[in-house]
Amino acid sequence: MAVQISPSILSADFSRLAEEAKAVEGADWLHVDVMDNHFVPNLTLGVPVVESLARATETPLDCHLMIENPDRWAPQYVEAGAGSVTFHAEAAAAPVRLAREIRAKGARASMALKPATPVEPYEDLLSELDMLLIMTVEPGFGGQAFLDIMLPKIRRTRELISKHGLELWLQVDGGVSASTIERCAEAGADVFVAGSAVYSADDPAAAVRMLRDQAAAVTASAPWACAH
Ligand SMILES: O=C(CO)[C@H](O)[C@H](O)COP(=O)(O)O
Ligand SMILES: [Fe+2]
Repeated sequence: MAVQISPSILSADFSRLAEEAKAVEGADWLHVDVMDNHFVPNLTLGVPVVESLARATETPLDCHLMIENPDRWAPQYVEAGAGSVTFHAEAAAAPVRLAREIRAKGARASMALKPATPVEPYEDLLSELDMLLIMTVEPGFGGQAFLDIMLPKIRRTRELISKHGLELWLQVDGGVSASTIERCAEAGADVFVAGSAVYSADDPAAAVRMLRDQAAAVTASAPWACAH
């Protein structure tokens, strides 16, 4: 799969969300961080804002739900227009049932792991998912420093994907920038969320293209990557 970039709207100006979404058109996805002040100590936006964003941009929405009880709420984000919905493994009561429901409603189903959550207990569940998100910061805030100690987990996950011959996309989120994206790509990630690195740039669309080129240069020689 070709590398994909998903700029995070968390680092945008929330008073101008539609314009900020348009500023990164050309990106593969628009990453929308939903936080409920329970699962994480921060509060952002919910279903009505996602509905409006879906109308405001052509870019498909990649909703990252940092919320309690995703079993109840995640399907509503599909109905709101999200193209991909990520719930947290630590919060889901029935992840397989939830992934199947998200897919049945027509979105890509994805599951996220906080830094301290290992991937191995979920090995048999990966075939139920379209994407696995490995957090490279503690979820809750943009602009945090990338956690290098997550690189072995990315590598082990890529090995599991290869071992089972899965089509699963491997996303990284948190502290991804021009100085960290190559290490993530080398470890096996192929979908990259970047918030501050994109929205702090003078030209966010150009920042997206530069990040994609950097990652693509690394994965071009990766045995698991192939053009689509
Ligand atoms: O899920 C998130 C935080 O919980 C954000 O997507 C992430 O932090 C993006 O911001 P940055 O690239 O600035 O780290
Ligand atoms: Fe996120």
